[in-house]
Amino acid sequence: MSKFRSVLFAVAKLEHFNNNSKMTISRASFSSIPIIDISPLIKMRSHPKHYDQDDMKEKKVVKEIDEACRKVGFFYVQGHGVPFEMIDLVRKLGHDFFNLSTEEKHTIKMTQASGWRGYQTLGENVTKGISDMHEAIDYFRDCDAEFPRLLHEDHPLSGRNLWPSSPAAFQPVYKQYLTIMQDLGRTILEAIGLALVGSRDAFEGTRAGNPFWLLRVIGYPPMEQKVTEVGCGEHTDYGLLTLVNQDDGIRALQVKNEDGDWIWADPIPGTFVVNIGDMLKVWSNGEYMPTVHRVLNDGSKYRVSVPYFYEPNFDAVVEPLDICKKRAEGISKYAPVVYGDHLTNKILNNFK
Ligand SMILES: NC(=[NH2+])NCCC[C@H](N)C(=O)O
Ligand SMILES: O=C(O)CCC(=O)C(=O)O
Ligand SMILES: [Fe+2]
Repeated sequence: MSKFRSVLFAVAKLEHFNNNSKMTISRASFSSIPIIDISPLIKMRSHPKHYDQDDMKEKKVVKEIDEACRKVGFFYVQGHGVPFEMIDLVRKLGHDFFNLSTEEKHTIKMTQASGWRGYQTLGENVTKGISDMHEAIDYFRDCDAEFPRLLHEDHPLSGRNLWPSSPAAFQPVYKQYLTIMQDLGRTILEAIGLALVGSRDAFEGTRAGNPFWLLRVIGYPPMEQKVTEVGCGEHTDYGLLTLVNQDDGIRALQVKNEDGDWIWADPIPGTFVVNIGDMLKVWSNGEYMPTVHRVLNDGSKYRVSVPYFYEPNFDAVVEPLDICKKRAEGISKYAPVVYGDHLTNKILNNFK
């Protein structure tokens, strides 16, 4: 089939998709994680005045993302436009920070008073009651002028982000990175809006127009064969989209398929591993399911990963979208949940 015809074919299938075949795509036992070149989405964002050909390319990417969300819940993105130097620098600064003395790291120690933001030492974070073999710095969206009063002083997550003074470039680089990643998160979510609802603005406004975010800088010491200890225990992510920037050359992130097999999400230089969170499960009424994953750094190298979490509005009431309910014969599979409450419950259970 010629390239042109295969695109047409893909578009025709996408159209068909929007009618009734959506629920038939099964999640049965994927054995690999798709790689999606999202450059058509990036191009569309920077050149809103586009041509038919660009539309077709965008539709193709939307379909790829839709299939990945239905079948796997995970995919790699390339062609995202984030400079490789930036991606690498962010992890390098993470390594530099974790290489500091315990004393220095504790100058930005996470406490209840910091709203659970800041540095946590090895084993402090727990998943299902078991200590995770990682150290980390957690950042959440600041309570700034655009984001007032939701986190009033007595809210458990209210507090200030803690920035290390060393390495000196850490704070400025990470702040720039946060802006870039917010943009990328929004771009991917627009494609998901097109896939699920046929509208790129489906999640704007009260849903995720003023998105909350989390960023974790995580360091995993090498466990060398100690298979009893886990870098991060199995879990799903809490919000909409996670974009993981992971060290090259170290396999550690694993994704669970329907058979219960663990599939490695090997690092692919210059890509982000993207996965969907609990809130997309609810909004899509289960058409997209968040996939369980864990981290097992059983090699011999120290690993850094930096997941960025693109989330709903903190106060968004998340409930199955009408169109998704309709595709499920009107059945709503999940009760409404306020995103900020879901997050707060999770965070408060992350520490002993
Ligand atoms: N914000 C996160 N995704 N943290 C990683 C998940 C592991 C966390 N300890 C949990 O129990 O859920
Ligand atoms: O380190 C990774 O690759 C992923 C970490 C993770 O799953 C998380 O922080 O939610
Ligand atoms: Fe995760």
